[in-house]
Order: sequence, then structure tokens, then C-alpha cells
Amino acid sequence: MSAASRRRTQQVGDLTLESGAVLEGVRVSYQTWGTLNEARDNAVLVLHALTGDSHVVGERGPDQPTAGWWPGLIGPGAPIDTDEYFVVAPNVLGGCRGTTGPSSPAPDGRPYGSSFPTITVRDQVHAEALLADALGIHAFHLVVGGSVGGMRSLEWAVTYPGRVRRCVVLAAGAAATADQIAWSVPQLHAVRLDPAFHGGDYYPGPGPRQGLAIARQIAHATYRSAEELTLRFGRDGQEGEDPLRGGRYAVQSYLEHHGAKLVRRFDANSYLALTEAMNSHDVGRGRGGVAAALRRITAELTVGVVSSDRLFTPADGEVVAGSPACRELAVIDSPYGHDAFLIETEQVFGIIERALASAPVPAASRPARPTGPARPAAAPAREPLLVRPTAAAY
Ligand SMILES: CC(=O)SCCNC(=O)CCNC(=O)[C@H](O)C(C)(C)COP(=O)(O)OP(=O)(O)OC[C@H]1O[C@@H](n2cnc3c(N)ncnc32)[C@H](O)[C@@H]1OP(=O)(O)O
Ligand SMILES: N[C@@H](CCO)C(=O)O
Repeated sequence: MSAASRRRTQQVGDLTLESGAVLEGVRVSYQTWGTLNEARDNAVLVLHALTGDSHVVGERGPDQPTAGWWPGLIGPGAPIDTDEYFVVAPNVLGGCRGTTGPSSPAPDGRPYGSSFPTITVRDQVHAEALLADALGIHAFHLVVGGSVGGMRSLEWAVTYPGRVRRCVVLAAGAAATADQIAWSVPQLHAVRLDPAFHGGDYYPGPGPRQGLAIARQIAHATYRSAEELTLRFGRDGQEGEDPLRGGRYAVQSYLEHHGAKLVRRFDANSYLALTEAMNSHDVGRGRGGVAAALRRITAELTVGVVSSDRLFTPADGEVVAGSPACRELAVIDSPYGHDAFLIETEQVFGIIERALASAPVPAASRPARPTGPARPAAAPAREPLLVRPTAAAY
């Protein structure tokens, strides 16, 4: 069902960062699906999460271990129908998928490494706005993202009210909380204290592989709910191993698997830059606080929270839904925790479809509190948690 995509890279020029530093000659790589219409009013912006990329849907390939992170979302007849919409998915500033990041060449021709400046979610959105300018897109019909992609979607709606008609913020809050920053701290240390980090100037590698793997293990545990981990792995030893005789617990093996998987596909300096950007997220900074910032939104706002998300909690999403622009606060009913924004595609796509179908509501007639189904109608769990296969079956 997925449409053919185009991959391109756009030079967007110099970018003045929130810090005042200037990032020279920024490039943004991106994928598109469908066709921009003559009125240039059918564009949809899809924003990936922390370690995601522009490969929202598509085929597996040597560089693409998955068929996309929201498989089936985009294409002819798909929830974002490419017969109607032109979809843009940029790779984020600071990442390692072609958009300028720490492994990109600095003006001296060598990788930035330790000299890559601190970037914020606002800087990332600024780079995306420059891409939109270059593509001739003034306003997006919809901007949507989950997790850090949800942070950027919200920042888009607050920074550029005239450029976003509908906005879907999934599994994200209005500002990174102390709890979220706290979970990132040992991750940042794990990378930086790896002897192979060399202060960030480790290119061409191999770089701080162990530190990055540990960082991902910490992060991944926060991406899943305690209930899931307990029901799925219990106190089991990994198959063929006995934790009381030096072997691993199954949950330990699971986390190590995800740590090793990230190391194979991600640059450690990008992981640091993107994690610190995530920590910077605060739509209220310099705008009189979160409530004042949320009042700037003119887009039709949809907020989606995951019932079992212990990292970006439902309460964090409810703050965003306090915006007068919010038309629906949807609860993604799932035992899988934060990662449900990637796993529960049926519910997530339903939220996106409802947002796309929504007619703009005059501000005066909006409800004082968000409405809409608290739980989407068609929301079957993927499969019962207790019977999900564990390692032996994978
Ligand atoms: C927007 C973006 O983030 S785009 C990038 C996509 N995201 C990621 O890659 C993040 C990392 N991955 C994930 O977060 C999750 O795998 C998701 C969200 C993509 C999918 O979640 P789920 O389908 O529930 O997968 P789950 O968490 O069960 O992981 C499955 C993997 O764990 C492995 N596994 C399960 N149990 C064990 C175990 N005891 N020991 C070792 N490995 C194990 C499986 O073999 C499988 O491996 P594979 O992915 O290499 O095939
Ligand atoms: N699995 C997601 C979780 C963070 O939102 C990612 O790596 O981007």
C-alpha cells in the first residue's frame, strides 16, 4: 500500500541557533510521497522520533532494517492518502541520516565531532521550516509526530501558527520534565565515559559502542511499561542461561539486544545531540510560560497519550490538551508503554485520520475542554500481553 518515495537533500543555508551560534551551510535530507498540488495546500509533515528517520513507510533494504516505523500510514488509499496529500518527512537536525549533524563535515572539511554546537527542538523546527520554504510550502495541512516528533509538531504549531492548519502531538508534553531529563543523564554519561568516546572526536570510529549500547538499554527500559516487562519476562533466565550461575535474565538479554541494535545503526554523537535537544524542549521558554505559548496555537490540535507511558505520561499530554486549540485528547490504550506510539498503529492511524478529516472549528465555538473519544472506537490490542512470544520464539 505504500507509495514510491523520493529521497533528496536540500541546502537550507546558515542557521542561527537559539544559543546564538551559527551552523553554516545546513543540509536537510528528506523523503516525500505524493504530489504537491498547484494551490500548495495539501502538504503533510511527518516528524520522526529520537532515533527514527525519514523512512516512515517503505521497503526494507540494506540501510533500512524495517519497512518503516509507521508501516502502512502513507500511500494510495492509506490513512495519509497520497492520491490527496503530499507528504514530507525530514531527517532531524543533529541526526545521522543525511541532515547536518555531528558526523557531517564542518566548514574545515572534517567531521564536527566535539565542535558540533548544542541544538534545541526549536532549532530543529527552524531547519524544517527552512526546508518547507525551499519546497514552496507555506502552510501544512497537517503536522504530526510522536515522542520527540510530537515535541517538534507542537513547537511547529506554537512557533508558526500561520503555517500549521492541523497538528497531532502523540506521546509528548509541552516541556521536557525533570523526570525525563533525569533518565537521560546516565545515558549521556554512559556515552561520554566510554574510553572510545575521545571527547567526541572519534571519527572514523569505532566510537563509544559500549556506552551507546548502555544508554539505549536505559532508554529502552523507559520506553516499555513495568507491567509489560514483568508479564513478558518475569524473573526468567535467558534461554539456556542461569542468572544464579553467571547467566543473564531474559529481560537483560532483551535490553542488550536493543542496545546492540542501536549501535549498528546510530552515531553516538548524534545520540547525545538529540538527547540534549529533547531535554531543551519547552514551548513556554521566552514566551511567558507554557500556558501562554499554548494559547498561540491556531491549528486544530489533537493530542494522543499512551495509557501506560511512564516516560511521557498521560498527565504530560493533558497539559498540551489544555490549549484552547485542542479538539481531541485521545488515549491510546496499550500495555506497551511509550513505544505504543510505534506499536499500536491501528489506534495511532485512527487518531491521524480523525485529525485529517476534521473541519476547522471557529475558535469561538470550541469547547472549553477538549472533547472527542477518550478511547478510540476501534482499538483492539495487538495481541494479549500474556501470550506474546518471548525470546525463544523470535
Ligand atoms: C520513530 C522511531 O523510533 S523509528 C526507529 C524505530 N524504533 C526503534 O528501532 C526503536 C527500537 N525498537 C523498539 O523500540 C521496538 O522494537 C519497536 C517499538 C520498534 C517494536 O516493538 P515490539 O514489536 O514490541 O518489539 P520488541 O520490543 O518485542 O523487540 C523485538 C526484538 O527483541 C528481541 N528479543 C525479544 N526478547 C528477547 C530476549 N529475551 N533476548 C534477546 N532479544 C530479545 C526479538 O528477537 C526482536 O528482535 P529484532 O527486533 O531484532 O527482530
Ligand atoms: N523508539 C523510539 C523511542 C523514542 O521515542 C526512538 O528510538 O526514537
